[in-house]
Amino acid sequence: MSAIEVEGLTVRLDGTLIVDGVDLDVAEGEWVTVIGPNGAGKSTALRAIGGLLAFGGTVRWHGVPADRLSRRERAKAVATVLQSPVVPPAMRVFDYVLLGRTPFIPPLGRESAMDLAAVEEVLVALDLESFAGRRLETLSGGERQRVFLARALAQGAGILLLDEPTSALDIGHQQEVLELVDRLRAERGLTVLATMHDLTTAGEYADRMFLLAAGRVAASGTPAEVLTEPHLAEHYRVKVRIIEGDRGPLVVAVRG
Ligand SMILES: Nc1ncnc2c1ncn2[C@@H]1O[C@H](COP(=O)(O)OP(=O)(O)OP(=O)(O)O)[C@@H](O)[C@H]1O
Repeated sequence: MSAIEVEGLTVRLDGTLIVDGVDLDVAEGEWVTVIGPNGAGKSTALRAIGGLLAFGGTVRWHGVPADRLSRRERAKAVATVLQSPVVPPAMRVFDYVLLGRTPFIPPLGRESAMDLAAVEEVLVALDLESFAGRRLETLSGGERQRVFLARALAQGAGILLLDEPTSALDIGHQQEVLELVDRLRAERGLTVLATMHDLTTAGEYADRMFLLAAGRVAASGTPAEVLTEPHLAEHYRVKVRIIEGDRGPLVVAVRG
């Protein structure tokens, strides 16, 4: 069964058509990555799929149309990590990650020992324990990006939507974060839909990819099928060389 089914997704922002009839599906436990040049509509499509933007077409999570679920049901089904989330001022890392547990806390109730344990667990997994008491605005960009992911993981949803989850991370933390998500996928059957710019890394982790260009799907398939010299030349206007790597195609931009 598909965890995510998207049919004819259309998004207009201030009257401009940004996402133009996208069909996409992600199987339970699958990792799908959307790539595409700047402005292609990747973030917009992801936000619509996450139920954070008004859209035309159909989005189903585990077979249920997204707009039929209550806020609480949505939060239990899907966790989204945006590129630049709005952060409450002066909030400490622990409390911010605890916000991920909001759907599990009864109205007017308090967090349980299980909620606190879930927060502790992700802080350890993401190498963030020593930051627990720090205010978010005092963290570096990469540290903050890991905190945003921590909040989404603490939410414990089965579907994880990640918009450029590693753009601010150094190469070590990049691998650490992606390996953690991949491990959770293997252990908990997490379904991942991500957008990424680093094409080699995108291809290493994705089962399938969608190449978006001007709001439409220009190519889809396995990383080897999507990451081809003609596709990248046409849509990124760049000359690349594709080298066969152990874990997928290595994409190298070449001059001229
Ligand atoms: N309110 C708006 N009105 C008109 N156009 C908008 C509006 N908001 C965003 N856009 C445009 O929508 C397009 C798609 O933006 P989006 O952020 O989805 O692209 P993206 O593929 O994620 O790009 P990037 O790789 O640069 O993050 C961009 O050209 C952007 O300028």
